[in-house]
Amino acid sequence: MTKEPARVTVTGAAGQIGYSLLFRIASGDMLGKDQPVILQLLEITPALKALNGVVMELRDCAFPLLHDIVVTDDPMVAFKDADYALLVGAMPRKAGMERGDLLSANGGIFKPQGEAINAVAKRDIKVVVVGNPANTNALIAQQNAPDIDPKQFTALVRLDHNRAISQLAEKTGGAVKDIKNVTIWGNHSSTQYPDLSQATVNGQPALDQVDRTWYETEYIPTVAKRGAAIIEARGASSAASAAGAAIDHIRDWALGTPEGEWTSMAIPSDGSYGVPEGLIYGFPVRVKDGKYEIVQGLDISDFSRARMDATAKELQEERDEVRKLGLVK
Ligand SMILES: NC(=O)c1ccc[n+]([C@@H]2O[C@H](COP(=O)([O-])OP(=O)(O)OC[C@H]3O[C@@H](n4cnc5c(N)ncnc54)[C@H](O)[C@@H]3O)[C@@H](O)[C@H]2O)c1
Ligand SMILES: O=C(O)C[C@H](O)C(=O)O
Repeated sequence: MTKEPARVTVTGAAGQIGYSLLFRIASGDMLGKDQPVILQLLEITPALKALNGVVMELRDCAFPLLHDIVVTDDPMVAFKDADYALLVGAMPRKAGMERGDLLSANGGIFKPQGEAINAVAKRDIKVVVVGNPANTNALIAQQNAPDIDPKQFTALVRLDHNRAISQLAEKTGGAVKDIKNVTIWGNHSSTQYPDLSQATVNGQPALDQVDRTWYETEYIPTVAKRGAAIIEARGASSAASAAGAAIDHIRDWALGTPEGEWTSMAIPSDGSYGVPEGLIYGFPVRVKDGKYEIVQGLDISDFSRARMDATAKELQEERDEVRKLGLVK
């Protein structure tokens, strides 16, 4: 029997991540090859012309799963009955901008989007925020959608997770598919903590296969600063890999993590591992039947503790800033 189409909202749809993301959603990479989709695309008014060009290309692909496309500059139309939302559109940092300026500019985007989700989206909508600063933007949207379960608002650390796997594969000569249980703790920023203490390569502990000094002084900063390295090399921030990670995030949330494995998602902290409650913080999670759960009972060394606390502190500072701006409680 043919499934009912899922409504997928994508904001910032005419941007560079959008250009990679939309085609993969429409081809079934995100929700499965048996799940029709309706794309509900939100842009600012001046970008609608460019977005219409992308829509022409989407139609030209003749994707069998692409049931319909809605193009709008009105969040109340874009989020109507949405089952999934990928919030990509955001104000990028410009020269001379302080973090506070960026948070304030993004508040102007994520507060009305949270309100629109609250007003018109499906009550069990799954939201992932990609636009930076992703964790705190997710907090702003969540806090402005009081009638939706706060757990439905998440942020993307999957790109960091994927980077952590590929850097380890390159170092050990292992295959990506043989690397399991890497964790990204905390913020999608350079304070994130890519943790290999539970990771395995071919079933053997990863940290037995690499030099500790390399792990601490090269691996962790390389993963944490990979976004900046890509901007430096490409002259633009990561796009195809960011879109791929957003697809991975929603796919695993919707369809489940593989048996015995976990992934990393930034989700509202319930206080697990001493992370202050309410912060949108990267955790190791397993997903079953569309619901994620934090992997519990992992040993946390002093080395890990210090890094987990540092990234939590940065998120608390960001939360304090947006509180001062009246964007969250
Ligand atoms: N979390 C991650 O892992 C990760 C990785 C890469 C990039 N990013 C972030 O993703 C965001 C998008 O990146 P990009 O390269 O696609 O940027 P981009 O500038 O190419 O595209 C952003 C689009 O958002 C649109 N937009 C702005 N305000 C909007 C609003 N209120 N409603 C709807 N659309 C709006 C713009 O018109 C633009 O088309 C940036 O904030 C970037 O820093 C996050
Ligand atoms: O846009 C950025 O600042 C970098 C991006 O978040 C990335 O991790 O590639």
